[in-house]
Amino acid sequence: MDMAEVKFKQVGYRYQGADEQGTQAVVDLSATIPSGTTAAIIGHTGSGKSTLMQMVDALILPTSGSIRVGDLTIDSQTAKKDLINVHRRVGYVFQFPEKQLFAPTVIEDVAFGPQNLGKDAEEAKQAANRALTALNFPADRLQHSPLELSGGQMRRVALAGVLAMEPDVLILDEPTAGLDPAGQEELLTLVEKLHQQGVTVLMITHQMDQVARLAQQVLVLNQGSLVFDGRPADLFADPDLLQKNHLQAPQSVRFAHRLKQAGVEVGAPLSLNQLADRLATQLGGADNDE
Ligand SMILES: Nc1ncnc2c1ncn2[C@@H]1O[C@H](COP(=O)(O)OP(=O)(O)OP(=O)(O)O)[C@@H](O)[C@H]1O
Repeated sequence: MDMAEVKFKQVGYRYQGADEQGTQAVVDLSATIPSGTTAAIIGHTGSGKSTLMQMVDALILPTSGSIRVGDLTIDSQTAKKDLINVHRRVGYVFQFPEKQLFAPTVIEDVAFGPQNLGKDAEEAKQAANRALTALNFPADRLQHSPLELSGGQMRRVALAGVLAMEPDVLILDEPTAGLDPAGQEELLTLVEKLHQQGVTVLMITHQMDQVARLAQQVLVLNQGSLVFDGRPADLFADPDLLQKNHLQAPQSVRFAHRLKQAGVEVGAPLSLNQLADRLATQLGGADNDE
């Protein structure tokens, strides 16, 4: 795993439209995501989240400013031949990625990415096997058609296809959308595992509980501009900022607030697990007092 900081320097993106002006989807955005950070990218619909993330993988090039990914630079002048270097380092998991599964078998589908990046067939298959194993994908289904699998399994195959390319930076666009609770939990646990392995994760999400649980840094976009860059706890402690950006604090934070109003102080938990731990400590403490 190589270190890969992601640094945005006055990044802008304008879509060419039918009218002369086009749409300025990202406006003069500067921020640094340190290597190994899990960062949540949030904001109302149309705020520019996917446009920003597509630039990190050089799927589209900034129309102004630049992005550094490790030692690579992405700007309006980045040459086509250099794009492969970016795609090698950055993995992009689109929304509902299982829609793009196409190969006749699971193993071939997952091996496609690494092979495309220049690995020979055998190496690509090994990388595919490692990724599928890491995702606890059942070994007896490697030769199945991806289309015969359950929704959660298909999602894992699609993810494995990106992980098999061993990216230093992983972009996830609403990774739990449409999954049942067990599938969602599996995915969130995977993100935690990738974080432990040192992968830089950029995750678009509308789920504040996920931000609270997984992210060390959160970027809030509003009409293409960065309006907050900091720790989730600081965002959730700012009701005005939340309201202005059509956001809500996660359940855990709202619940802790209600408890406080009722006279029970549990500090400022970020996740439901933390809240449960602190309540247990408090209740345990109350028992001991008796
Ligand atoms: N291909 C395109 N051509 C023209 N305008 C576009 C294109 N894609 C996005 N836009 C516009 O750019 C702005 C930002 O869109 P973007 O998809 O990046 O937002 P988003 O925050 O990811 O939204 P969502 O949460 O709905 O996915 C919007 O005004 C959108 O209408």
